[in-house]
Amino acid sequence: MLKITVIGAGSWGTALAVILSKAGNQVKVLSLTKRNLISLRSGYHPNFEGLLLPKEVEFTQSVEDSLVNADIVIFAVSSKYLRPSIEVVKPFIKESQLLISVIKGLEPLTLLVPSQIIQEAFPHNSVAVLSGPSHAEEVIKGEPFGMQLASVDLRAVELIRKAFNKANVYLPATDDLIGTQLGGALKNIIAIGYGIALEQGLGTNFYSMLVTAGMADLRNLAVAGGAAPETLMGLGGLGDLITTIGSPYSRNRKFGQLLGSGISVEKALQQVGMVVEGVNAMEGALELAQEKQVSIPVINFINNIIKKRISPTKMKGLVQLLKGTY
Ligand SMILES: NC(=O)C1=CN([C@@H]2O[C@H](COP(=O)(O)OP(=O)(O)OC[C@H]3O[C@@H](n4cnc5c(N)ncnc54)[C@H](O)[C@@H]3O)[C@@H](O)[C@H]2O)C=CC1
Ligand SMILES: O=C(CO)COP(=O)(O)O
Repeated sequence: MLKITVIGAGSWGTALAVILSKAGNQVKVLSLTKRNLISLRSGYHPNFEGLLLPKEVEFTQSVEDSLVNADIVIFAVSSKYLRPSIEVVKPFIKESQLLISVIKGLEPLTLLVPSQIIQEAFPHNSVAVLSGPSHAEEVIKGEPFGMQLASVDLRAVELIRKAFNKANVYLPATDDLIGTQLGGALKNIIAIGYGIALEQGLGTNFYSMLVTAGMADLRNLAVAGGAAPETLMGLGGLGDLITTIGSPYSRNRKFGQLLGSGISVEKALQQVGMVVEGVNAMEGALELAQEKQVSIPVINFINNIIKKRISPTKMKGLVQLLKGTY
């Protein structure tokens, strides 16, 4: 039995904690916000209505207590709060602990992905990544799924597979941490575009064109940022894009749909009520494209809609724009 601490009691941190606990591990969840611990401890999470959390998962706000005996520490906060969370936990992390990021983000200005930010803060720890098609709402119910496991440390790969051994999850491994995370961050932007198109009632032919051209942006940009092309065809890239555009649970797709219905960015974010990482990743994506001189017409188009330079009702104008890239 492994001792695992999940930092972040949002949807994803909680869902991972539940399946890891059911898989036979001792799991603690460290909540760094003013979440209602009493409610969580009685089994209720606001993002999982009608579901009772197993009492074996321990929710705490005590940083030291949560980390002191952990073999594995999973960072599951939203990308914006990674650095502040690191500052809080830093005094209590030991070099022997395996650190995992499940965060999908690309930091503006530094253009670092979450594992790089964690590795910088903890240079002597082994840092791994889990990313891929994994909506928390399905995972928490024990439905089967797969994630890309990225690490350069074979012992870490073994330990993570051991932790998840009794869970219903397939974990292929790669040493491409950058590609896995760029795939996860950029697919969210394409899913926003998909949501806008969906709300505009455009046909399946248009959706396929949008997603294929969006995937080309994702691939070109991620490869320029250091990804291996084959990573982007795996669970961390194409696989995650498929689930995010296809799922009614996707916050990015939902945000796009709200934007497509004419609601402002602020109101759409408010209505989604959970993190929309595609919005957070946009600045980093634009900066990376600028730095590497990569053409990303679909991502630019989606950005122009978010920034109100193009009306969502003009989504079909993407065809004309793509014709200009011949
Ligand atoms: N929900 C899902 O199905 C999946 C989410 N992810 C990724 O996991 C990450 C977290 O997403 P969710 O849990 O879904 O988001 P959420 O919106 O449900 O929760 C937000 C998370 O950020 C943390 N947070 C918010 N404010 C904070 C603050 N001031 N200080 C420290 N932490 C703070 C919360 O504790 C919570 O862990 C994101 O990067 C997301 O892309 C990855 C795979 C699946
Ligand atoms: O990354 C996810 C599933 O793999 C979650 O996507 P959303 O953040 O769009 O809900």
